[in-house]
Amino acid sequence: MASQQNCTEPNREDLPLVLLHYQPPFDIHIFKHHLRPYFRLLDPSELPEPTNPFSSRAKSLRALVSVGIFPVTRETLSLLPSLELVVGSSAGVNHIDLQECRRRGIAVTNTGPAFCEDAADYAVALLIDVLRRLSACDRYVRDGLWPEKGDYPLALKLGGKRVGIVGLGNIGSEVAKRLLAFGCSIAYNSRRKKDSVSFPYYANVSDLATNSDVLILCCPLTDETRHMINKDAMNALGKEGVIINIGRGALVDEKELVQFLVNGDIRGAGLDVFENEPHVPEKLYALDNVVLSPHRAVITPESFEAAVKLVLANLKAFFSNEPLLSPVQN
Ligand SMILES: O=CC(=O)O
Repeated sequence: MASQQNCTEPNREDLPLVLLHYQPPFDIHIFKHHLRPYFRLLDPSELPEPTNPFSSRAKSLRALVSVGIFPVTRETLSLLPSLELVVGSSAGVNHIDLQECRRRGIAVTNTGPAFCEDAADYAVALLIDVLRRLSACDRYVRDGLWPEKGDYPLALKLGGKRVGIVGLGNIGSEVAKRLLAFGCSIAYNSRRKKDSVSFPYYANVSDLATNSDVLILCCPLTDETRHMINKDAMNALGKEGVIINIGRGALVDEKELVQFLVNGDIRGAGLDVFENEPHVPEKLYALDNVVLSPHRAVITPESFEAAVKLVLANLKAFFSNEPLLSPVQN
C-alpha cells in the first residue's frame, strides 16, 4: 500500500522551488498550507545562514511570493539572478521595485481581483460615514450628548453626488458599480481613457476634482501618482468636497490634507491609509468630519482566502507556461 502511494505522489525534489518573502512574525501558515502540495517552499526564516538567507539555492530560483507588504528591493532582487516572477499577495504592489522588475523582465502579479469587492464596499462605507456622519453620531450618543444637546445636525445625502474615481481598475470599477446603484454619477481619472466605459474621463486629476463632489482614490501608488492629490487638486475640489482614500496614503499630500481639513477648506475625508502607517496625524483625531480606519479596507477572511488561491493560481500558471491570472501592467 505504502509503495503504491509512493508511485503516484510526486517526488518533492521535482517540484518547483518558490521563495516566500515576508517579514516575520507575519503569519504565513495559510500560504504554506495552500502552496506546499505543489511547490518546494523556501522560507528564509527557517534557514541557518544569517547574512544571505537565499544564498545556496538563489541561483536557480525562478519565482518569489511576496507575502504582505515587506519591501522587495533592488538588493533583494539582485540576490536572485534567475528570477522571472514576483507574485504579490496584496492589491497594491508599491512595496516591490517595479522599475527593477521591468528592467530585468521579471513579471509581477497582484491580488486586486480577490480584494476588489471588499475594498469597494469599504470605500462606499467610508463615504456614507463621512456624508451621513455615522461615526460622529455614534460618538454623540455614546457620550450622552443627545439628551443634553438635543438633535444631531442633519447630514448630507449620498444619492445625486458627483463622484470622481481616481483609478478605474478592479477596485475602482466595483466602486462605480455600487455608487451608480445609489444614484451617484461617475467620472474618472486614470492613466488612459477606457473604451469599455462611457463615464466622463479627465486626464488631469484637478479637472476631475473641479467636476466632482467626492474623490475616491483607488489607484496604485507609483512615482507618477505620489502626492497627486495636492493643494491644487484640493482647491479644485473645493470647500464642499470629500476625499475617500482606500489606495495608499502617499497618493495624497497628507500635510496639505490635514491643513485643508482643519481649516474647513474641504468638507471631510474617509481615510483607510496614511503616509506613515501605523502613525496617523494627531490633528485628525479631533476632527468630526474625518473617519479614520487602520488599513482594513481590502481584507476579510473570505477575500484573504481568495487572495491566497490567486497566488497559487498565478504560480501554477507560470510553471505550466500559461498566461498569468492577474499580471500587473508594468
Ligand atoms: O492595502 C492592501 C493591499 O494592497 O492589498
